Amino acid sequence: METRGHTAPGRTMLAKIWDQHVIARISDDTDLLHIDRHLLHDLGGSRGLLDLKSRNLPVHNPELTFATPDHAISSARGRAGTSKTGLELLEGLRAETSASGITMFDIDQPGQGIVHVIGPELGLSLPGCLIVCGDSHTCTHGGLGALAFGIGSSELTHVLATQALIQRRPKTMRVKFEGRMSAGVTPKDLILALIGHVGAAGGTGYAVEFAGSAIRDMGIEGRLTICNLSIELGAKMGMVAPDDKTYDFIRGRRYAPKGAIWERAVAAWRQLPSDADAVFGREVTIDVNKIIPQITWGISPEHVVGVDGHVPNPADITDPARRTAIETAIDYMGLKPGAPIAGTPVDWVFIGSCTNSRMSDLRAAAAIARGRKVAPNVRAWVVPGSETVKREAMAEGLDKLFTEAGFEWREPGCSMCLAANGEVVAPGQRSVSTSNRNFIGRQGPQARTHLASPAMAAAAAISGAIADVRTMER
Ligand SMILES: CC(C)[C@H](C(=O)O)[C@@H](O)C(=O)O
Ligand code: SF4
Repeated sequence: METRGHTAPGRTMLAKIWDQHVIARISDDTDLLHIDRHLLHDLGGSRGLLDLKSRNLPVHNPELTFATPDHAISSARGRAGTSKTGLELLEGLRAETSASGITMFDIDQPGQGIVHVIGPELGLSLPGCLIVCGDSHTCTHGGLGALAFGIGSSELTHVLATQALIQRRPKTMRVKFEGRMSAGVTPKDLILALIGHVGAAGGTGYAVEFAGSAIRDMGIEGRLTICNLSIELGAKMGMVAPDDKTYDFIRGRRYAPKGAIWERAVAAWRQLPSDADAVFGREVTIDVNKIIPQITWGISPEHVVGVDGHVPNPADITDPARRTAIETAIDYMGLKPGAPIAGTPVDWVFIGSCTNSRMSDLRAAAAIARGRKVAPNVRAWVVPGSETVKREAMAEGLDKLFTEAGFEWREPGCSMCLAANGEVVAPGQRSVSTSNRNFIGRQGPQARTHLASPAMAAAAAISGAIADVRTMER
């Protein structure tokens, strides 16, 4: 069916979703956009609501706003250990959401969890939806074909007051992952390999569309993992075209459209994928067949190697600025230049975060942990991404499997991903973490973080050192 004149260029998914949300054109590249969903977490949510209250303004669309505590609550049983600030933020979120008529998914309720885990889980995150949250990893929701991005605290208040936001239209970039993932390779390895290839600023200024055969073959949870790290390549937005897998994933979820509206929604969603002749500002193609399990060695997600790789040797680097940066990273991480990364002893393993705390992640880690024991020198935590993930995992017996192997099974939240409530890696200690940031001090002052997939993290916990998961698969 030809619906465009032959000279009109094809449109990207970004352009289609964007244009559907324009309330007013501000300038050539800047628009006022309508926000379909606003998600609030405990760190920014109550502050934004209090800010609004102090200005005597009501929440414009409480029915489009949803809240949950995740960042500031302890992951210990009964939430024991939540700091005074954490408790204040929690109380604030409860009081202010209730006063404004905003739905809040509270502790111990199905629906509570890391904000980027619960949106997809509840059917709040839908294709073609414009979703914002005061959190940089809001790009995660793009895995369902949503246009989703993080906003700052003043923007958050603005959205509460108006349900609209002024945004500059980003440039477009397409990353095609072509080929098949080999044994031991997961979506996390694909996105880490991409960041290693284009750098942590490779996507700056772009909205990235992830495409190619490996993305089409991938389940929705994997797509969410890939989109989650868009911000770690500098892109505020990451997205995957919705397809039948997307609709199967969404169908029947609590807030998903139902009945006749469901059919109409799917028909509309089928129009969203980029046209075959759409032109992107930047194109990158990654050969997935060549990717092996990845592990970061440094203090940026771009400091990444295959598990058979080595810590770089600054002596080999001619550019002085790069050499100094690499030296700083090696020094912080306490590694030897040129040493193989595998075999590096670890003290901590953290399986969790909005990157890798869904059922498929826990199952992948459990497949490695089953019948084995965490090494005596290692402390290992599993923190499910949400109350629903926790219950589902327990119904499958994963909590037992992990605890029998010597892992600690915790309550859902951000936990050690950002080191709140004393859930920290001690100074100088080394962790393998399934989260998305390995910045200096991210998991605690002087803590050393290696990012990897859940399977690689489980392999490190069992081995007591960074290990090649491919040697441990059964
Ligand atoms: C606390 C929040 C604002 C922050 C973010 O924006 O990403 C956090 O979630 C993180 O991962 O560092
Ligand atoms: S799990 Fe980590 S990255 Fe995700 S929202 Fe929480 S703190 Fe941020």
